[in-house]
Amino acid sequence: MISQTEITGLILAGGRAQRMGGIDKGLIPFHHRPLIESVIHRLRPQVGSILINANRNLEQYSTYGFPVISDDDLSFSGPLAGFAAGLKACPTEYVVTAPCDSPLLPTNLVELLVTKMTEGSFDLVYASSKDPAGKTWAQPVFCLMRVSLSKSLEEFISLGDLKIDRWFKELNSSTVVFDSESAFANINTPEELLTLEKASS
Ligand SMILES: Nc1nc2c(ncn2[C@@H]2O[C@H](COP(=O)(O)OP(=O)(O)OP(=O)(O)O)[C@@H](O)[C@H]2O)c(=O)[nH]1
Repeated sequence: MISQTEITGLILAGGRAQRMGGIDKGLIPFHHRPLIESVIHRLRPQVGSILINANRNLEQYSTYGFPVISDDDLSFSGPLAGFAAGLKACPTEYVVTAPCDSPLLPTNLVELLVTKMTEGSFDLVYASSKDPAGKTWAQPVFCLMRVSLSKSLEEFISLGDLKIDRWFKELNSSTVVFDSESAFANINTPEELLTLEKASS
């Protein structure tokens, strides 16, 4: 079994947040606190250590007391660039990723991903959610992986591909379907921010 101390939580806060008007999403107030604080609150008890991946406002992110790392290439190439930076900086054997804009993330995220990874000896396991109609949706930015995948990801990116699902398909990977869809609710726009604040008050 993989122990909690072997897992680093990588919080992805490196996006451009264009749909939010370009404001750094991790730092927008959600219930009067920067959004990233809700993610830290839910993820911290599930892992041995935390890394924050951000490309702006590094000083502000560093006030949480965790290492802050930026993408190698600041061209905002998408979450895989954040994965790559996190895998390189990760001090443990495993990393679990979570975006900074999903404040209700499952409190059993790591537990269920670890169980699946151990059962199938997978190198990467990502979350999926089920909507009320029973359809499943991949949630690829919630993902547990072996840090040894760093080289594979570097090679994949060097070929010019930035699509998460295409990288996953190259790997010994699997998914876990979580019952709760609402736990993966994410905030992309000011309207979604208000809606989720109301729904979670
Ligand atoms: N490191 C890094 N993370 C990114 C990048 N783009 C998106 N992300 C992260 O990936 C997750 C999902 O991002 P999106 O909401 O699709 O993109 P976004 O840039 O945050 O927002 P939009 O510009 O509105 O699409 C979030 O946690 C982002 O912080 C990037 O270029 N670098």
